[in-house]
Amino acid sequence: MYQAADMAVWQGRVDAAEGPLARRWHECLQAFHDDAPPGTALLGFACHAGVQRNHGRPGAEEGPLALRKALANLAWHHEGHIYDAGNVRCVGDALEEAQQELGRQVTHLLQRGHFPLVLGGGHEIAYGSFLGLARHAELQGRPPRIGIINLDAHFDLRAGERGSSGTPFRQIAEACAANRMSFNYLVYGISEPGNTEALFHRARELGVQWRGDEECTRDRMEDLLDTLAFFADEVDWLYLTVCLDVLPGSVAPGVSAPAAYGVELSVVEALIDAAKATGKLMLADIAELNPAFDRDGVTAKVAARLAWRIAR
Ligand SMILES: N=CN[C@@H](CCC(=O)O)C(=O)O
Ligand SMILES: [Mn+2]
Ligand SMILES: [Mn+2]
Repeated sequence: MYQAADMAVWQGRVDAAEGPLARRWHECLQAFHDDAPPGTALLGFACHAGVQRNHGRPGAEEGPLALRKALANLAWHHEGHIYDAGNVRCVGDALEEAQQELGRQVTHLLQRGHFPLVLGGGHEIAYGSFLGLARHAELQGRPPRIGIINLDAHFDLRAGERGSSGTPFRQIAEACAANRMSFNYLVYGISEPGNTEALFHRARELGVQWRGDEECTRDRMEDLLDTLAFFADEVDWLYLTVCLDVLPGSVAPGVSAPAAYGVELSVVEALIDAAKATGKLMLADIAELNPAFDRDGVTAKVAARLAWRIAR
């Protein structure tokens, strides 16, 4: 179900005496409308049905609201327009409908020249986001090669008849095969104890590229960035998806499955910057923020910092 933006959420400190350079996000955010000039469009995906189906800890449906509240007071250092394009809300267990609706909304934003930044929501967000980008590609009449960069402790390539937060990239791989599109998937932060041998097998079968959490360190940054550059060279468009459990559980406790090890924030930010610098980034989302398990709002703050960085 789609809900228009609630602009009352965008409140915060006003440094009026400092002039226009002292503006914060809540002062720059506009409600999205169809004639809005191209900009970054925030779209919430208020859903944890996929997390529940995946036997995780529910609460991520409150993620978009917590993320907006954490973003509201951040300093505005950006150029261009920023919009709140509302929420797609999952009703009960109607995950497939919510993912289809998310896809429709993402396509709508892309068709009008915007950069959609989708705020989750469980990682089931990825299937809906990708559907929206793939449909946009189809409407362009020139199916481009799409590369997916996932920052995540997990492959999310699980099998099973019903979709969940553990299956989105397997579902995307199947959708690509059905539409004669190549499946280009690169994951940074894979935890070996957090993924079964079956998932490593599936990743190999599908030609997935990955780097483990122990490899995603500052002293290996050159390799990490080279890998990203080679990957980006082979595709036309990039879709960046950030699962907050890629970060150490001490940095991001407010998720369904906090990481025992995790990738440090500076490495995550460097990868985001590199994805942006390719000039091919069409779409991004931030998944798994679960305010019910957050501590003092720190995970929301980290998620907001990443959204702040991705926005352009
Ligand atoms: N989106 C999260 N997916 C993970 C969750 C792992 C866990 O709950 O421990 C997965 O299915 O592998
Ligand atoms: Mn994960
Ligand atoms: Mn994930």
